[in-house]
Amino acid sequence: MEDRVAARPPDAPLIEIRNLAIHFRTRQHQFRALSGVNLTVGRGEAVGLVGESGSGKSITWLAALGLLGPRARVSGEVLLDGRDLLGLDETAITGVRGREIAMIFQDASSSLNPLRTIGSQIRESLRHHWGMDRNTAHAEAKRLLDRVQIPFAAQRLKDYPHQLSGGMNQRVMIAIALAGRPRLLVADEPTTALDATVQAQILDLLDELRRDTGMALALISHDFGVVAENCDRVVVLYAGRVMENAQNSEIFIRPAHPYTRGLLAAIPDSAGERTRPIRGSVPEPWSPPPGCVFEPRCDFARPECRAAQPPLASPAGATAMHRSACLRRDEMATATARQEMVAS
Ligand SMILES: Nc1ncnc2c1ncn2[C@@H]1O[C@H](COP(=O)(O)OP(=O)(O)OP(=O)(O)O)[C@@H](O)[C@H]1O
Repeated sequence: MEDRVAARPPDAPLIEIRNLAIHFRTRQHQFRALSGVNLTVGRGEAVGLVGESGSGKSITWLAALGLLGPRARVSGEVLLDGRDLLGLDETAITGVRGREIAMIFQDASSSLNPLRTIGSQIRESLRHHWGMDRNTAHAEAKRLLDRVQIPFAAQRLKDYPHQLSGGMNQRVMIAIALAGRPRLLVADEPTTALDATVQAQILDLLDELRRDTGMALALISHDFGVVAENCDRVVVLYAGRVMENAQNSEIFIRPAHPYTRGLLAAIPDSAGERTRPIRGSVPEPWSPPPGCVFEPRCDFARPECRAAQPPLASPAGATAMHRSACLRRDEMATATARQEMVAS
């Protein structure tokens, strides 16, 4: 294994998800929640996963960490420096969680234990990952709270979660995540529960930490605006499939999928209003439409879109890394975001 890692080129991605598929079996339904998802995250890179609720953003990364539970059947590969995480036993994947890949969630207050001080929760993480003694862990916990810009860190270590604001608790969760010195931080809607000013501060903090530590960031959001401001690359997910994948700069100028255009048009304006929501709703995963999954909601659909799900391919004139799963990708990419294409 060491040899394999050493032989990897320095620009090889840190993590490479290949052909990931997830099936769930519930009492009522058996369904495929994710199909053929490919995505990579480079060392120190920030990659955004964006899509409406239920599109499969969270399960993509939960599957990578073996956190989906027994009702899920996962196939494909999740290669971390060439090592497939999906093949690891429970002991081995436990060693990856936190130490290689850490994950933070939307609701920090419910992720923290209300009965224990934040100091003891950070120290526990440090002891778990590094076996630190109490004094060393205490000093490191204070350093981590400083690192996430919590003022008066020494005093705050003695506080319980309910004594801190939502934004401060999210900073504590980030400190706990940093305790493992992960190479990738997955942030699942980390600011959705926070007001706009605090949201911007937390996103700035994540960006600063990424730049300072070289840690990569996988940012999950339903809000294109959040991903656009904080990521190098964007993967657009809809109904468990990748619709578009491109550099951030390119996807804004040349969105090549109607769903991406819809998400861009739905970015809240400065007054916090959603300007133009996408019509219709996400299909139930157990009854996907035939053909392109977005076809029933698409203003640009043609009869041939009902035949099969289009594969991801580069639109004409785009960089090779830019891929769209739309039959009209070439037309889409040449009409700029502001110029509307004539529907159908
Ligand atoms: N444990 C589970 N059992 C059954 N179905 C599940 C389970 N977890 C997720 N799903 C289903 O998988 C699909 C994708 O869920 P996922 O949570 O990844 O969506 P998401 O894009 O992250 O949206 P949200 O922002 O609402 O979490 C949804 O249809 C969801 O209902």
